[in-house]
Amino acid sequence: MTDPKDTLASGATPPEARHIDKPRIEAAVREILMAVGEDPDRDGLQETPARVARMYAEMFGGLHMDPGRHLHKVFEEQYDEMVLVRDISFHSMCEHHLLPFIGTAHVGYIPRGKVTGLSKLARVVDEVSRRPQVQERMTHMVADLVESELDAKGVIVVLEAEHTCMTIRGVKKPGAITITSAVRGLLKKDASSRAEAMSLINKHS
Ligand SMILES: Nc1nc2c(ncn2[C@@H]2O[C@H](COP(=O)(O)OP(=O)(O)OP(=O)(O)O)[C@@H](O)[C@H]2O)c(=O)[nH]1
Ligand SMILES: [Zn+2]
Repeated sequence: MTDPKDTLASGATPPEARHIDKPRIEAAVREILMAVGEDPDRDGLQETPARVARMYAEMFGGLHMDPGRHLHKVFEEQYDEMVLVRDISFHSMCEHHLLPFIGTAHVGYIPRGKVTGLSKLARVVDEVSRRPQVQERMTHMVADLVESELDAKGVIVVLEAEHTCMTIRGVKKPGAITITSAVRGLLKKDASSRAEAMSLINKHS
């Protein structure tokens, strides 16, 4: 039976819920609870496996989506300077520990006769983040999508994030920030354009 919480206001099932095997996640979470010495049938934990399954469907749902589709709608525009959306907040899950890494993305590109809606760059970041990830791959994926879907002359993507697997466990270094970048096309070839992009990214008002 479909869980009512998996149904959109429109009555439709969200796309990720169709692809993610939630009963299997529930069984696995129950196993984990027993493995750590908990009683999965005690009051507070009874609904936990189903909750965690819904959470993973939300956080990993991007695996079953094509983030490039957000860039299919474009506007013809003779603007050939850089367009940069800075400080796009994101959160993803590190694939090594399945713990969140949380930060901001900066996405810039130099158009070639067509531009995309600004929100679409943030939608791409969101969807690419909704899967088990490493920050480097996420950075490359966003850059590759913007370059190929928009046929952009140049692309720059910078991600800054705090990895909770480094802050709440293991080496325990709260405040350590990982910065990754990917540059494509003109921004890779031309140091002065790249420097301009970096100065815009680093400009804090
Ligand atoms: N390159 C990269 N490493 C990551 C990312 N997220 C987490 N990691 C690292 O993945 C590594 C996994 O290392 P392992 O030695 O296999 O695992 P571990 O014993 O849990 O390592 P510690 O975190 O050092 O305790 C750790 O160094 C993490 O900091 C990421 O996005 N990119
Ligand atoms: Zn990790």
